[in-house]
Amino acid sequence: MTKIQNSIAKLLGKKREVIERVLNEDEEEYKSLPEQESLHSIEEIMKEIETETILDRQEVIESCIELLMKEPKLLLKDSHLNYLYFAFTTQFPPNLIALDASQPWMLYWIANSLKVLSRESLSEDFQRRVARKLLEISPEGGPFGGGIGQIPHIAGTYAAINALSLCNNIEGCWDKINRKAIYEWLLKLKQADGGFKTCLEVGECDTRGVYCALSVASMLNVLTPQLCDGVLEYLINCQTYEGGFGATPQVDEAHGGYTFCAVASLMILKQLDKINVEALIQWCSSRQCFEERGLNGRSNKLVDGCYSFWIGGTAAMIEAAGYGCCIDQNALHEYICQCCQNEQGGGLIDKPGKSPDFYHTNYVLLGLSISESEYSLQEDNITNNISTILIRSKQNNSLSYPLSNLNSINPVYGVPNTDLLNFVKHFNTPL
Ligand SMILES: CC(C)=CCC/C(C)=C/CC/C(C)=C/COP(=O)(O)OP(=O)(O)O
Ligand SMILES: [Zn+2]
Repeated sequence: MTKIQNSIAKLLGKKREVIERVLNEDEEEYKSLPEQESLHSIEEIMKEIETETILDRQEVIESCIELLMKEPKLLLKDSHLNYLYFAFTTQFPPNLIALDASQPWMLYWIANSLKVLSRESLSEDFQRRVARKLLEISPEGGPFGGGIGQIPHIAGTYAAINALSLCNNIEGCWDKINRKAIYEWLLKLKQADGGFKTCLEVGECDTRGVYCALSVASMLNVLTPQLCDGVLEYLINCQTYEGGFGATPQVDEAHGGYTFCAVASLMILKQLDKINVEALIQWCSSRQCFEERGLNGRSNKLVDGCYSFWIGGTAAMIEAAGYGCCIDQNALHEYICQCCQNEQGGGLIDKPGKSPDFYHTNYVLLGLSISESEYSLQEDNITNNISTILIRSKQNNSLSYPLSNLNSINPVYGVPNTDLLNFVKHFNTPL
């Protein structure tokens, strides 16, 4: 490999040498091979390019196919509700210490999963406990850190605002949010290139920061031109040659999580049409794994239930913007119901063989709700500068499975649309 090829390979995060071989099926020599031999030569090439992930995928495919062939499964709602209720009744075991800096996230994932499953399941008592805990983390009403005594973080603040939006202003918790302090802090996180750092003191800067900042600011009605200045250019530069988005401009590999952040940010800015939407659509469609039926997060990686939201949600936003649906939602639905449900004890999972966790439970449920809905945008119906996304449940008779009757999710914000609209309306007045 030349020096340039070498550095490109490094840039793309490839640890193996790039092997290129052109197999020209039009060549006479190839055509004259008996069928068995030409297949054999493909097999040899496949052997040469074999990676750990390719071998892992074979195993994943086998376990998925086994589950996909079984009797179709409905969503085990009660079992998933019990898994989530457990979080409100038991102290977490010591191995969850790694999530000590993600407390607002845990509250968002658990409360949101409950609300997606059924509106009533996040009782007033649970709402009170979520709101009190968040206000203990930040008694000033934001910005929020990952736990008591931790420095404010943009992702913690995003998760805290999303969690509070589910709490119906219990004990006046929405009035305790310090919009001014959050807005001024967001302005300080803003960088000259249009990106946002995750925290003032040590934060990294990528599309997650942009999305969290725009999501929080738009929900609190403080999305000013000053905050948005240069953000579009930053995002445009994060779209890669593959069509998806990397974490930072011009450097990273396209990835489902960062693509979601970039596309949701473009939706908030109402500027999705400023990027190469066709390439994005192609990339999103390519995330669907043929045999497993679910979605992966980047080229040559494994299917994972959480991309049902990161990619499924991106596809829903593209659909809402009028470009049509670019993934096979029937297939995704099958992957979720057959391969992502933990039948013993409830909760949803990444892929067969994995244990449930609150992160996957939330994002798989969001993906399921999205797979049962159709999206369009009502550009003339705007609340505090947020365009209304119209969500319709699919008709039972147009589907090859019964509907799970989950709450409708706003794909830009990742919370039920009803809660989003109630919250946003509460912040009708400017700062
Ligand atoms: C709002 C907010 C902060 C959103 C974050 C979005 C985001 C970046 C999600 C990525 C989550 C994820 C499964 C990463 C794993 O990467 P991996 O390399 O371990 O997994 P892979 O093999 O599937 O690529
Ligand atoms: Zn995952």
